[in-house]
Amino acid sequence: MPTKSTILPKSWPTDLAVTYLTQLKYSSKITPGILTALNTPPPANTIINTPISPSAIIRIRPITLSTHPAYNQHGLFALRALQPDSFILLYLGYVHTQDDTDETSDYDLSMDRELGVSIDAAKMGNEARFINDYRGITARPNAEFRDVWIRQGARVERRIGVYVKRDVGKKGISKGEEIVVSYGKGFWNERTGATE
Ligand SMILES: C[S@@+](CC[C@H](N)C(=O)[O-])C[C@H]1O[C@@H](n2cnc3c(N)ncnc32)[C@H](O)[C@@H]1O
Repeated sequence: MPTKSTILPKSWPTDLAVTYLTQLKYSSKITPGILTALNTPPPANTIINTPISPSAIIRIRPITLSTHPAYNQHGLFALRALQPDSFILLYLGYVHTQDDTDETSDYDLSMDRELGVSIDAAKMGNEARFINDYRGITARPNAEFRDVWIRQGARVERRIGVYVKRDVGKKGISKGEEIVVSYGKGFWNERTGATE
């Protein structure tokens, strides 16, 4: 199955030279053993069909508001109202182990702490790499990362999905609203050099 799409999402910033992915790209250091452990679902799990890429429900937009903390960068916005608890899109990128970590990446999301596997979307990824942290933008995050499994023939494979938070309010995320998550205090502490 191809990992690279020739159809780019509208507003994909081509000047950044980031490869657009429609599937995860696994590092050669992800052994068959790690892959089996990663893709063994627990008894309670969420299985979804492979989502269509590019996604028709979100749009990458440049941040032009000078008071926005990610001014001059990009963010991800809802193209229509998104219901509470609903699936938005997958977080795609380069799946790697701790031996293979780019310490400078601001796009590296842990997939399995025990296995030491993360997804880095610094150089390749999908629209989800443009999701900003809520701090300085909204009072609370309206979305969150969750483990999810997708059908691959007779098997299932682990992914990280972005979901509308359950407690975001009855209306969910409104059309035009920025989709924001919490990166966690650890992300910001590392950036500022602070200790918890
Ligand atoms: C995963 S990227 C998010 C997308 C990024 N805005 C872009 O255009 O590529 C993470 C980076 O976005 C910026 N960012 C995200 N949320 C932020 C926030 N609440 N305040 C300041 N910077 C933020 C920081 O530069 C951070 O390192």
